[in-house]
Amino acid sequence: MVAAWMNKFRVAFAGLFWAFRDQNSFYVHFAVTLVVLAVAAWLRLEIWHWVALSFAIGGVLTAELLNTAMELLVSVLHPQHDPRIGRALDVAAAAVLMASITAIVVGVLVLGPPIYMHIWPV
Ligand SMILES: Nc1ncnc2c1ncn2[C@@H]1O[C@H](COP(=O)(O)OP(=O)(O)OP(=O)(O)O)[C@@H](O)[C@H]1O
Repeated sequence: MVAAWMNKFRVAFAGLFWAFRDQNSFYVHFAVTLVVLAVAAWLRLEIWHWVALSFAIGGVLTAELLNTAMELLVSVLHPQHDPRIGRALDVAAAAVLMASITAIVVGVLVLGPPIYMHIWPV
């Protein structure tokens, strides 16, 4: 039982490390995440700000991982060009886009006012 759960975590972390090492877009999202977290720590945000940022960041990274998994499956199961598969991959990419737009909105709403106050204190 414990060994089975350990194995679930092991394969999940293996997938995460692989995505980080081999996928440019995941790497870029991860780097942006580190910058956002550093700015958030510098601004000493309230807990609900951290909750909002965590949801936004988690949403983007999760969408990116699922999109990558779909691309990998297609590259093995159906590498030949097919418009319906192209549509499915486009929709998966759109999920990453939606999560990213949402994260940008959350980032601006959460980080914007405190950054503004730091630059132009009243
Ligand atoms: N087998 C296929 N049939 C039809 N269209 C495809 C196929 N494979 C890829 N495409 C098209 O190419 C686009 C990019 O797919 P691809 O798997 O190359 O992603 P990518 O550009 O490598 O993305 P990432 O940088 O996230 O890895 C898809 O959104 C789709 O429009």
